[in-house]
Amino acid sequence: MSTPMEISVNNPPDADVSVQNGDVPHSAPPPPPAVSDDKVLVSVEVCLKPSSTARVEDIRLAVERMLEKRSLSYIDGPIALPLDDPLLQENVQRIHICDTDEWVQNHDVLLFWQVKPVVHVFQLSEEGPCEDLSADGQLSSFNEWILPAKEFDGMWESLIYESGLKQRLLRYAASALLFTEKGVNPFLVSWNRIVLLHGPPGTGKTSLCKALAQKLSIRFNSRYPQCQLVEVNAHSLFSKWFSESGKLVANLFQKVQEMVEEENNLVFVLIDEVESLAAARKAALSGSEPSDSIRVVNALLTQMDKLKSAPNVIILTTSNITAAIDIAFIDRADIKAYVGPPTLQARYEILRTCLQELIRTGILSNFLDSNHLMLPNYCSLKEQVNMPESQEARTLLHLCKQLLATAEACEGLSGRTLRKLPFLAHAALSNPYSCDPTKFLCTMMDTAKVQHSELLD
Ligand SMILES: Nc1ncnc2c1ncn2[C@@H]1O[C@H](COP(=O)(O)OP(=O)(O)OP(=O)(O)O)[C@@H](O)[C@H]1O
Repeated sequence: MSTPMEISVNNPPDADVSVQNGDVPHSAPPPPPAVSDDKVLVSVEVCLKPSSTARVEDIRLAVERMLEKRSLSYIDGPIALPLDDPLLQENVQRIHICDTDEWVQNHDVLLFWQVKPVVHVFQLSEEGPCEDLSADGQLSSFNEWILPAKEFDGMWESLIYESGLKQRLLRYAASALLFTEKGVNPFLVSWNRIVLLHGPPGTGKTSLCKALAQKLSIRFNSRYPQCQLVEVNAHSLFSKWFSESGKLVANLFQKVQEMVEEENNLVFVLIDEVESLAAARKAALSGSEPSDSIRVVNALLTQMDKLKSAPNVIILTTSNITAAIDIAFIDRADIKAYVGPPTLQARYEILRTCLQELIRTGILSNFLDSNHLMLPNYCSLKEQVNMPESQEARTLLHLCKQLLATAEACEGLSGRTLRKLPFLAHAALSNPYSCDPTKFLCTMMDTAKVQHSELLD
């Protein structure tokens, strides 16, 4: 058996994604590249408007032409649409540069001549989840989404981890799909398409699986024009109606099998909390659960094993148990990533993006030029601490220091709790209609302390 690729993550943040891309100043032209083969591949994602009926290929060529004409510095974030291009103006919702963070951190900035842009054009599905109701109309054993889905738009960017985790997951899945596409003989080189994310509750594992599926559906849409995500509700399979469970599993896998048979389909199967399968099996063996449950678990595992051999399936699993999970197919997961609680840097970044959103929507106002206010990210905050130039900069710095202190007070809270904190703080304000950011941050600190004490209880 091959050794799985272990990734341990403590969640410091990715690089800032909110920086606007700008033209390189003409006064300091960068030297031309010595060797053009050294170019860095950078993904450029182009989201079409829901109303667009343009051909993907036409848009791709138009965006490539646009990028050739511009002397961009490549930093993650949006690029303005060219006003003089009616095709793009009419059809494109937004253009985003993605995943430069790793490169940018090491090498400061990517200039246009160092980059070979890879343009991905996509349109979001607005269909929403298609739920499968079981016979009694109560339980659904799975949800199905057509990807890329509107519901998952922006999810990838909102998840903040140690720089590198998201990239490594993306690269792993991309390599697995490439090996499959090129027909690499699995007897000579072995790999599989099973991902296991494990770690404490609320660290974003489920969201990361969904966001990864969404990303891959965009990146691989020229090979797989159709893409689905099937989210298996493991709990519902172990309902008290065990007699129904066998049927639910059969029904589920028949549906997945049909999707997989279509070779232009890329199918993601997400099984949350896989440990519930192991627990059900154990309980059944010890006699404390109906023996039906063991049949259901075994049926599920057999089906998963069968499915694994299909080239166009990626199985995504999550678990809240960090210790080894006693399930055969999970043992074979090639990528096992530990997703831990957010570090100080990640906590600051999560709270900063929350605050920035409250400023954008006008809930926090009343200070500086809040319309254009950009709160510095963790790395640039460290640089700015020693040199606040103006009164305005000093006020901003004070605010960020307060934010940092709140992030420090949030040690031990999960990403899920952190994302809720600003809402809870707002609800606790004595006057929510006049929201002074300094006062707001004080309330947020108090709220964090309450959350913390609840955690200890
Ligand atoms: N590292 C993070 N960065 C940003 N947001 C996060 C992070 N971790 C968690 N969150 C927030 O918490 C929410 C809940 O996460 P999710 O349900 O995916 O976690 P989970 O690990 O699967 O939890 P559980 O095991 O309890 O189901 C996410 O939608 C996201 O808003």
